Amino acid sequence: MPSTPHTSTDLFDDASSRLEEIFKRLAVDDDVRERLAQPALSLQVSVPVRMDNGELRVFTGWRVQYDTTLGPAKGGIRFHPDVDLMEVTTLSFWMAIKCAVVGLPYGGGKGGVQVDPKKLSRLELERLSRAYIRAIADVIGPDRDIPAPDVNTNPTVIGWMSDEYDAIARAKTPAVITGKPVELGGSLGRVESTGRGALQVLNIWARRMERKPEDLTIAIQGFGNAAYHFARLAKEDGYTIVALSDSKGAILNRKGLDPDRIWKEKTRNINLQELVYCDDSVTCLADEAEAIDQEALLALDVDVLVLAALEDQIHEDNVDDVRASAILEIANGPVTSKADAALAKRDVPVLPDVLANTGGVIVSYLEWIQNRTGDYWDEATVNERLRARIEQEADRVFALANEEGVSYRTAAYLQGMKRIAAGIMRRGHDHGPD
Ligand SMILES: NC(=O)C1=CN([C@@H]2O[C@H](COP(=O)(O)OP(=O)(O)OC[C@H]3O[C@@H](n4cnc5c(N)ncnc54)[C@H](O)[C@@H]3O)[C@@H](O)[C@H]2O)C=CC1
Ligand SMILES: O=C(O)CCC(=O)C(=O)O
Repeated sequence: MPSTPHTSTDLFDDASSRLEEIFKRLAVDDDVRERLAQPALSLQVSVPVRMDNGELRVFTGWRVQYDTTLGPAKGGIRFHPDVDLMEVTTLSFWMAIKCAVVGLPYGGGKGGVQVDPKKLSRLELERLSRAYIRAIADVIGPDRDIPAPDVNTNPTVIGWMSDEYDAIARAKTPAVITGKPVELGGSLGRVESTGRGALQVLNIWARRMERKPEDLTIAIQGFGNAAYHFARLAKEDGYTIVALSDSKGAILNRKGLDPDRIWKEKTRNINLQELVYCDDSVTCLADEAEAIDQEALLALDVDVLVLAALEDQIHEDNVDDVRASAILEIANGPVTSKADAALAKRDVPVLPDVLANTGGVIVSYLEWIQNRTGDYWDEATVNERLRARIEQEADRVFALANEEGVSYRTAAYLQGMKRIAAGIMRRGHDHGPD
């Protein structure tokens, strides 16, 4: 595993330090700084789960609503052994920025449970998912805080959570959570949306740079749900995916890998390197790909390095090794602010998380609208609405970056923070908690 030199407190400090430049450029009122200095609500809960062997285990979980000026809090739920309050807080802060960047009527929220879901049976995972929703039920709701998937929470998990909330509310309340299975009110296109949106941002950027997909090679860190759909669609558009990594290792083929074949094995819990060091039980890629180190993937000489795993992956200690000509952030916060500055010095553009990974939350918003109106759309309609919103907001960010002579990240933050700051000032001076 690559080293991650920061604690989650450093992660929050690093994330909020980026606001200083934005506040200065926008000359925001002190009220705005003060309001955004800490989350609006942080809830820690214990999540008791009866294990299959009869033992009771109590996990720790959180739900944080960072800011709800522009609407109810919105953001996913992460199941991961390393999640803690500061990580969830930072992720909820980024949600507030990203929803504002793409003009959604939402604030930012995030949730997490400190657990390794791979060590649970299916029934234990279901009990954990339901217990978590029971624990946070008082602070969520379709007009209050709307959770969604994140790392290790797929539509099945979200379906259990939705069902549990309905039992608590004694009413069908699909708009309380998004990313549901389609059969339970989920939107067509949600599963692919994060990857689809990220590819669209890359395509818009490539067009502006007058680069053709056929000429561009891509390496991807974190071959999970978001990355798979990105890779599949990018290959269809003509890009060459030369390398992939997961939490166990990485593989490389300079001529190009086939994301579909590889994903089929990944969904059977086969990790990437097992496809190269293989036996007869898997589709063997030994003749087509070589195993490489995960850190080596980050240092490959490719056109675009896609970061789709977790935060804090490119930092002070490894940024000088990066040889890609551009970086696309599908993960939240994969590049630290110091690494960002070093990349800017070398003119390596970063297509930032708060724009590049908004496809997921945009389609979550479309799901929420469908749940509230009862009018369900076909997949082409969902994809078209996603395309139109990303195009409009990404064009604005790219134009602002040119006008102001700033990085894409700074331009995106300016766009989002202008909207949040205007909302904070419009609310007046004397409001208590929402
Ligand atoms: N699911 C969604 O709708 C959205 C997800 N994101 C972000 O995208 C990222 C990925 O999310 P998902 O694809 O949903 O999660 P996922 O759990 O499906 O995929 C994560 C992948 O990263 C790999 N990974 C973990 N640590 C790694 C490491 N050190 N090196 C290489 N690979 C590593 C895992 O093995 C897994 O394949 C996360 O940062 C998430 O917050 C952002 C916006 C929306
Ligand atoms: O779909 C959503 O509401 C949020 C997804 C998410 O957690 C994210 O964008 O990081």
